[in-house]
Amino acid sequence: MGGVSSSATEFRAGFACFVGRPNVGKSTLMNALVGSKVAITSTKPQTTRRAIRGIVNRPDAQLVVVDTPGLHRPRTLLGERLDSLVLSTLTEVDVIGFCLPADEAIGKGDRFIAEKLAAVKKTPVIAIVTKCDLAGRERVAEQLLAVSRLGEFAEIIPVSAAAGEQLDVLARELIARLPVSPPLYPGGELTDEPEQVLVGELIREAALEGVRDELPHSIAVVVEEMAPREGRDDLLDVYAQMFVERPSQKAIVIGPKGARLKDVGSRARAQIEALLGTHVYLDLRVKVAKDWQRDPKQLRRLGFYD
Ligand SMILES: Nc1nc2c(ncn2[C@@H]2O[C@H](COP(=O)(O)OP(=O)(O)OP(=O)(O)O)[C@@H](O)[C@H]2O)c(=O)[nH]1
Repeated sequence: MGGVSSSATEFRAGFACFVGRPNVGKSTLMNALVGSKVAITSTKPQTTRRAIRGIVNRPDAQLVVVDTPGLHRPRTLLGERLDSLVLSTLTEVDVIGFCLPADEAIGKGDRFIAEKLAAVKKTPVIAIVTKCDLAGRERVAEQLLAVSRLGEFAEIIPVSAAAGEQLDVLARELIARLPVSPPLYPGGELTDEPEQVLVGELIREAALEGVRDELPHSIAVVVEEMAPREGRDDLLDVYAQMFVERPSQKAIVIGPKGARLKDVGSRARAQIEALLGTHVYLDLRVKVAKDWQRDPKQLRRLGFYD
């Protein structure tokens, strides 16, 4: 627990990331800490595929939160790439938050992650028992005990992102483990993720709505271009391509007479307009990129770098 006790007047700044099985509430927690919607949340696992940063600015500290994808056993090449991304993130941050939901028993997946974390010796790990609003007091107490048996943690903190409970305690403990440093991102921006990536995530989220069971991980979105319309300062043209793996999936995404795609486009457009505060014209096309999840060249094109 090095670096916890020191003068309260010193400014601290650094990086934190959250790990945990899919669906344990990492994105929701990050959004609650940052106080604005930055990552994309969903009721289905593995929607977060990129390290999206949110920044918590305080008078005495700046905490840069790197939201990592769910750490899981690799199944496809995409899975392996996600995991190597996660592992390299773990060694680069100042503190790790390991999320375990209060309302589910600790399982194989949690133990797998606990083992990985034990190997990352240099970074302190704070265990976070999430979704405490879904469990009674007794259940939360049992979970805290179970978590304490799972590994060596700097702290174990129960929180509820939904109810806004204990978020200040969590932020304090995360910040206490950051190095003394001036702000890393002056100016207080909430996110350093390029706008195009966020826009792509919003489109993907809209496209997944209603077809998650049919196409769980088969949709990728690339925003090719974003530019203000010539002669207009209130309209942004966005050109995006949605990739699916098979022609049958293309048919699902487009829907009868294009109705579904039209709906996806108008929902995504509303979200993008809300994010960027300008009118948006969205040109959205669907392409088949055969088995993109398994093809290294396609993965690079779609933004999953080595
Ligand atoms: N009741 C309750 N639900 C929560 C809380 N936090 C998250 N959830 C719900 O749990 C589900 C998963 O939350 P996410 O934040 O997307 O989980 P994640 O761990 O980021 O998931 P991946 O991106 O798949 O790794 C969503 O339906 C959330 O609304 C909480 O504190 N209380």
